[in-house]
Amino acid sequence: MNGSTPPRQPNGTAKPGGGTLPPRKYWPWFLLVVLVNYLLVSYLFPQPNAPVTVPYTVFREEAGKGNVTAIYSRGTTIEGRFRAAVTWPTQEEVKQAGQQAPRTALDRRLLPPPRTSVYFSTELPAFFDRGLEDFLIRNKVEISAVPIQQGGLWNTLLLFAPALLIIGFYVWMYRRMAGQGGGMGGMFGIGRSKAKRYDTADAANRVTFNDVAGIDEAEAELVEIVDFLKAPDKYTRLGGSAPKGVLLIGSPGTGKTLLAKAVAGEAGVPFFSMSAAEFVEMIVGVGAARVRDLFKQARESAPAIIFIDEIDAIGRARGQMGAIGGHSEQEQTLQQILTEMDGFSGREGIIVLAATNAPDVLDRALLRPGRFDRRVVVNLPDKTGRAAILGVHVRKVPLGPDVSLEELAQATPGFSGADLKNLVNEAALLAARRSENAVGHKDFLDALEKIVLGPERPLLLSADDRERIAYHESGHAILGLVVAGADPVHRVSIVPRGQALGVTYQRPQTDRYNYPEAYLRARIIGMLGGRAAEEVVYGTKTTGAENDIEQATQLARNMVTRWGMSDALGMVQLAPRENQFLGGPAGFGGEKPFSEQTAALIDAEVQRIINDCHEEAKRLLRAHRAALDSLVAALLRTETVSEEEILQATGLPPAPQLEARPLRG
Ligand SMILES: Nc1ncnc2c1ncn2[C@@H]1O[C@H](COP(=O)(O)OP(=O)(O)OP(=O)(O)O)[C@@H](O)[C@H]1O
Ligand SMILES: [Zn+2]
Repeated sequence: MNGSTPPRQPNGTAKPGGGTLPPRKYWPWFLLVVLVNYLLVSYLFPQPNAPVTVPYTVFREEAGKGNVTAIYSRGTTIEGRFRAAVTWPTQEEVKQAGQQAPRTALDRRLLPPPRTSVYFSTELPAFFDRGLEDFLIRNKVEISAVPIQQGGLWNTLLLFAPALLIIGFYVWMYRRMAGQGGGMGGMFGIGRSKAKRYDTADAANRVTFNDVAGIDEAEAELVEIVDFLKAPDKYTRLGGSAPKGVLLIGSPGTGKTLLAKAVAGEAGVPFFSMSAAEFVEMIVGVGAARVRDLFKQARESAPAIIFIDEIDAIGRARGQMGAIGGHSEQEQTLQQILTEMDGFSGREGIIVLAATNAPDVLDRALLRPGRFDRRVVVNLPDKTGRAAILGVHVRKVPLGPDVSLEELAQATPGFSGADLKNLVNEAALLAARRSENAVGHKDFLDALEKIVLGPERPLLLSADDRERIAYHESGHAILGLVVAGADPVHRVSIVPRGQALGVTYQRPQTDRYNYPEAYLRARIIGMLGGRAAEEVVYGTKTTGAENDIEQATQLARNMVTRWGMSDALGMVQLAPRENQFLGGPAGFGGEKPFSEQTAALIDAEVQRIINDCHEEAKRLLRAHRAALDSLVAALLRTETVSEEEILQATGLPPAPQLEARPLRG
């Protein structure tokens, strides 16, 4: 295990937009209740006036007897009324059918259960009965132009009334249980937006730019929006049109929601927030209705901010949306947003802020002028930014005198604002558990370790296993000292944590934005150092290197396919770039844009890099065997060793950093 890059933590903080029940999961229950009720009621109260379906011959026979008073025909179906109620099938017929002993199940099903009614319906035979009209007139059958009333509306209502009553009762019960304003907003509030409204007037939940740190560029771009909301006339006086939509683009947890709230807070206008995922419902049209309602609410309290989180959930380019359900629903919802945004003039003082971390999948229509034509990128904070964000979050936390926010900022490359908030929280909890009066530096370091590496895990290990793990981790650590350009080693531990049996914690001295090839090789060599040490010392292999192998392979593959670092393949893009805001490959979408030979060459080059680094790792560890052994001894003694202890135990200086020097000659 080699912990050189802290993995990004999922945003662990509660989203300001969240908190309502997802109504979607109630729909199947709702439908089930309606269905059960319907069946129950129609069984308990059979409709007295439901028509009996009779064969055409029976109908003619009855008409001949003068028992038919009126008919109404629709297509090949005739509906009508008998003078005296008729039962069909008759008892003789049922008996006959029984005697004939049905040969198949199908035969038996031909006869429906007997019914009696004055209303009937029948099907005209495919061959046209020419004399029918004359025949009916002769038998004084009234041929009606309108459907024969069968108790009509009342009948239907009678059938549904008990069901409605029962449903009404359920709703009432549900509302009582859910309490005020809770739950699904009532069965009848489906089309209403469940936007959360924050009134920025009361100081308690007012967020200002004071609460936002470390993302100054994004903040600066939004100052203008605040100005506009404060005094719209100033901008529109000369006929200029105000901004309508701003798209906030950035990785999860970078503070997009926070920024939007701060804009509202600074301007002192209400803030309506909704997650795009909440717009999308099973039933087509509901999303659009919610959008309409959201904009209506905002318009009523303009000037106001509307914030739509995760807009990519509905704003995906049309045609790109999955074929599975919800397709046209998304389209309609998106269309409604566009319509609403086109509808308001910009004078009304409503500004729509939307957040996304996948800007490249958005529908073009969203980005056209007059819609989300402004884009503000919210980057992960740099070291200074991280220190500032920590500063915001420690405001209410009593700090020990030894805490250095600078140092913590340095130790947390890749952390988002939300991650940093989480770090402060974890440290405070830890200090409280340790019954301290202030949060000290050690609390922060331990919290960081827990976040990055997972909590400690009690595990009973044999002495042999412990020694092997110590050699594995020391292998990583020694190479972190002797390979030029390797990240400094801060801590080595053989306390099992999370998935790992041991940990070597390395981290770069500064934030890196551009990686030299030599640095990448140094990292691969370090990653392979665990296995290399086991081989050098024991001559055998274990499964303990799985994670290392995975990381090293990934890095080597990127060198070959994305960064043009293989002479055999040259500067050809052979893998897509990562989604900048989410990490992970964006995908070429199916077909690989290269041949089988190239694929084979890529594999060969990746193998070459790994094998070279592996050999180098083994060579270096053999050369520094004494240092390796003494670090292992120190580890077995104390389980965790700090940077100074490592340098002391090994007698080695920290690895020289890579310098950029022009080539000579
Ligand atoms: N730049 C920052 N300054 C101060 N606090 C921050 C910053 N960025 C994030 N935070 C903290 O993290 C919390 C979560 O951030 P927020 O929800 O705004 O991120 P987001 O970018 O909207 O995330 P997501 O994409 O997951 O919705 C905020 O409430 C805030 O406390
Ligand atoms: Zn390892």
